[in-house]
Amino acid sequence: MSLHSHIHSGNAVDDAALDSMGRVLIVTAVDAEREAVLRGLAGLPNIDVIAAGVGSAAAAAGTAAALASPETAYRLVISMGIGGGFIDQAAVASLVVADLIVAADLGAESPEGFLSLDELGFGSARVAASGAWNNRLLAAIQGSGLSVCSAPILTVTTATGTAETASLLAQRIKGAAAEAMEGHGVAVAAERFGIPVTEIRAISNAVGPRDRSAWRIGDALAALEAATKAIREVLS
Ligand SMILES: O=C(O)c1cccc(C(=O)CC[C@H]2O[C@@H](n3cnc4c(=O)[nH]cnc43)[C@H](O)[C@@H]2O)c1
Repeated sequence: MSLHSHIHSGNAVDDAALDSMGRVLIVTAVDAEREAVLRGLAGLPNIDVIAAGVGSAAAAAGTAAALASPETAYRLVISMGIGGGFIDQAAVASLVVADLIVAADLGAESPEGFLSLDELGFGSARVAASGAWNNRLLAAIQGSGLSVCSAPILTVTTATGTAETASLLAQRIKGAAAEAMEGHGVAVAAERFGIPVTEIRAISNAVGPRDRSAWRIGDALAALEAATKAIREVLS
């Protein structure tokens, strides 16, 4: 994969990977998310769920270490967990399946505004989620009656805490529905190993002025568990 291609995509391997043998790797940030996913999977075999830590660097390192294991062949990698929702797009306790995974604050500031990696000539901060897998995952979650949309999910280094930053990010990445802190790291590692990748977030809070007391983590973890249960058949 060229460092200078614009949107990196694992789609070329989608069709072959959909029906082939191999395991699925699910990467969360923290143990509470991992446990919610494991409850939803209810012992489904051939799936590994790791809590790799908070932030893109920990996520990339954890994902790459798992994918490098010589005993294990993976056919799909999913970044899963809770996240902030752009409230016009994704309500608290709803789900977002990424069609695009974007490192939204990776670049440079300038007096004229933010410059992305693409604009700086250093490749792309965007990884396209696997279209073939997403269609199936989205249909399964929709079919179970959960509220879900498919849209770009942002990866940020600093969780948004003001209305101004929320507005800047929404302008920078049109249609963004959620932000979290790991997806791009997971996606870059999966892409490096040539494995399709996607991201699923359960919304715990609105992206905007920070109010930790308003985060509905329990509801988001319940939605994460329910979404995992809904996609069991797709992953089996
Ligand atoms: O306190 C708890 O019980 C608890 C349980 C599960 C998860 C947490 C976290 O704080 C996880 C941090 C994780 O969440 C993502 N996240 C959630 N909301 C946002 C946001 O508005 N902006 C960015 N990231 C968000 C993020 O991926 C963190 O890794 C606590």
